[in-house]
Amino acid sequence: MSYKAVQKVRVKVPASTANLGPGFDSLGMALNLYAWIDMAISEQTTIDLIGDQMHGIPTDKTNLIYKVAQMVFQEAGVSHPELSISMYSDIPLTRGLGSSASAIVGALAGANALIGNKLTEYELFQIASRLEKHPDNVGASLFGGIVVAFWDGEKAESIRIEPDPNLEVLVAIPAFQLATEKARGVMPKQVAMKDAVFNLSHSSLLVAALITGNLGMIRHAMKDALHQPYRAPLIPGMKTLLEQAENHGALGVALSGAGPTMLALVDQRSSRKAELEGFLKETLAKEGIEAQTLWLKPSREGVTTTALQENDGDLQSFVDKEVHA
Ligand SMILES: Nc1ncnc2c1ncn2[C@@H]1O[C@H](COP(=O)(O)OP(=O)(O)O)[C@@H](O)[C@H]1O
Ligand SMILES: N[C@@H](CCOP(=O)(O)O)C(=O)O
Repeated sequence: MSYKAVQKVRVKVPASTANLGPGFDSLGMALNLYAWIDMAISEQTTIDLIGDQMHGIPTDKTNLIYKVAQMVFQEAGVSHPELSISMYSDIPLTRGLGSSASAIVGALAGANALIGNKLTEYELFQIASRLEKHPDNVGASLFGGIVVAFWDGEKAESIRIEPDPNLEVLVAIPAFQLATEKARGVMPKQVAMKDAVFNLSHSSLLVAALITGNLGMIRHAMKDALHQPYRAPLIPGMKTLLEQAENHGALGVALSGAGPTMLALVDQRSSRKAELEGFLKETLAKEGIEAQTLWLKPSREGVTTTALQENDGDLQSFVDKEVHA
């Protein structure tokens, strides 16, 4: 990490999948699907959103990235009210792949780089968890890999796990959006002790399986009684996928974050990948849901920043040359 203030910074931040089934609000995994943000201190604020993913995102000072950057400056005791911001993202909005967390983490890292990284990663994690109100997505986007974390309303703590090299991730992204707020709203305020114990034991077992590389245990561990049963009515086909995807080659299956994306963990050596992908797509199609499938890997790296020089190209040309190359 550089401690020298830079004029202009390019941030690369991964998407994330939260919960991994039983680890509600406590497990997250960074994915190799990315957003990029260019940020510079400027004379007048401009916000440029590149690509098709960003419909409806404001381009004035109400923009989340602008507001989060200002929080960093405030926390560090500096003032930079005008910023030039560009953003491009391959992370679909409001689908359960952590777009809001990636925007928050990207803005925190970018603004911090502009002021010579006055805040530590731990401090950024505190701000990010406070903003998201759960640490799973932001922890994964910040630190990369698999993150086990809590946020108790005041502070967040986490430990990063290195993902098993054979772990691959298949996501089925439905064509409709589901706001996290709405998917949290359908959950009960209180749960039965047996459901709490069910999740404690399954989540602990899942973490142990991920640490030890016991991929065969994932099918037993990746079960949830706290949030998926309540969210299933919001995603037609989800119940069938949860019950049957393991019979079609998945190591385990879960709702990605608050949905509607469905996620299957897969051993990359599996010979049944095409069968599994077909099963996910067909199950959702039977319910009238068009879904895009993507094969992803865990992103070992969390957010990264690169100082830009005067003559470096803008984000649009970077995206054209490097991202879509
Ligand atoms: N780059 C961005 N700039 C500003 N706001 C964003 C950005 N990315 C996401 N958001 C906000 O986050 C919302 C989606 O967050 P959420 O419902 O938690 O879904 P998810 O994080 O799973 O994509 C968007 O509707 C938008 O308000
Ligand atoms: N633990 C949260 C995760 C929300 O993730 P998102 O990617 O859907 O924002 C929850 O399950 O509500």
